[in-house]
Amino acid sequence: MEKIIVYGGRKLSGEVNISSAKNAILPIIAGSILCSEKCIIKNAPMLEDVFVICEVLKSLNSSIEVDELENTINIDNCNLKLSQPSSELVRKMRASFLVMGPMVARFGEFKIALPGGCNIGTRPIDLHLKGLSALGAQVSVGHGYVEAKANKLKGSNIYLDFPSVGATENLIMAATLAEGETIIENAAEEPEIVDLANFLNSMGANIIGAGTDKLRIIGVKELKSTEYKPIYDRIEAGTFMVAAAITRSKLKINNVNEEHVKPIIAKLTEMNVEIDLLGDSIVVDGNKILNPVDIKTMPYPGFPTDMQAQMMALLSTVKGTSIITETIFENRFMHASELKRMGANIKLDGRSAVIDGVEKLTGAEVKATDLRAGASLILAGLAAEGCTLIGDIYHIDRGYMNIENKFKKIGGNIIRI
Ligand SMILES: CC(=O)N[C@H]1[C@@H](OP(=O)(O)OP(=O)(O)OC[C@H]2O[C@@H](n3ccc(=O)[nH]c3=O)[C@H](O)[C@@H]2O)O[C@H](CO)[C@@H](O)[C@@H]1O
Ligand SMILES: C=C(OP(=O)(O)O)C(=O)O
Repeated sequence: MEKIIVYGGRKLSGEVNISSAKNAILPIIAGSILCSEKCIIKNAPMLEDVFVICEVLKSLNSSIEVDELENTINIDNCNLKLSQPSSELVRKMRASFLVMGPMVARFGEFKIALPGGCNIGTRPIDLHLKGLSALGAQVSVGHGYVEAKANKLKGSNIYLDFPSVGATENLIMAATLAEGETIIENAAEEPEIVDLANFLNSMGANIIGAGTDKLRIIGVKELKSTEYKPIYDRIEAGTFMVAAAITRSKLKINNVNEEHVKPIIAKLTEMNVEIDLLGDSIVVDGNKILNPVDIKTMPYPGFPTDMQAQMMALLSTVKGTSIITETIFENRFMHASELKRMGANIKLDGRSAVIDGVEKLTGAEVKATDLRAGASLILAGLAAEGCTLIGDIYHIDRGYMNIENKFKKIGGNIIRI
């Protein structure tokens, strides 16, 4: 089993380039199912999750070539077949379930293993299923599988009880080839939803309103081939912004869309981190006396839950008391006990974490309990005195491309063993 070792206590400096977004490319690859022609995805991040979704499509007879040197994925779904991806593969990643909407839209039926929960929460799929039923599918769940059948999906009005990112994506894709018009209200507004809509529209879909809470999708008969470059990863950008702050260093972070990281900029600025915007780059200077802050995670444009763990690591190093409230996932504080091994002073009370900043963190042997928890431990390790040994780093590889090399280039003493 690979591990990451971080020797902490060094300042970082220089520039880092952000990759394309995991959470954008996964639904985009699933969305390619709607098209029987070729799709080329440029600047694709080479991540474990990307390889898994490609395997899911291959198991449906998609012809996919991943060019790791050129960061390009060539997808040809002209011979796609109605088949069932192995449950082992599907369970590896929540986002596998995103193939459900496009498969039903294209083949009129599909059966797939339940994606299962994961350690940040139970993560049900009821909103995806209610939406598919509203589009005319007969949905049944049993013995660990979900099956949806519809001769032809029909446009409908859908109101989501919660602006779920995945449900919004699945339903956009299902509605794209449905007959007539679909309205999705209380839709998720995340930048990755806009990117999926732009990708599908580039193939001839008719999706209006992405990025707002009301989407209008006018079904089309078929989609044409496209070449597409997904948006940059706002969570990877946020992680490096926090890296500058936690090591009290100055970093230039390239490939950042300011609009997408506004809630992170707002919180770091409130903490007294200095942030300068330079077009597609952002300069973050954390070499200041930082203030504690309170954070509440919310759907976009609120503060992203995917940045909560990294902020907890940072706040652990800031004198005073900060409170983090996690409103999206009911079990997303597992990094707290790992950070505590490094000397952090964190008390959990239901959905809130009270963090009292300590003078210094110290290196320890810890485990990545999920993807962003793993990132928070690398950040804490960079700031800590001594050596931090991080296990279960496969979680980190799901969503960060070349993480140790990116940190090495900016002066981080971090190795993979
Ligand atoms: C691949 C991807 O893009 N993952 C992101 C996506 O996950 P994902 O799409 O799974 O997140 P959702 O927005 O769907 O989930 C948010 C909340 O809604 C609940 N829920 C969701 C669907 C449903 O049918 N029923 C239900 O109750 C979930 O349990 C959770 O408590 O958005 C999350 C919230 O921004 C991010 O943390 C994930 O990084
Ligand atoms: C929770 C995350 O991803 P996923 O939804 O794929 O588990 C994440 O990217 O932080």
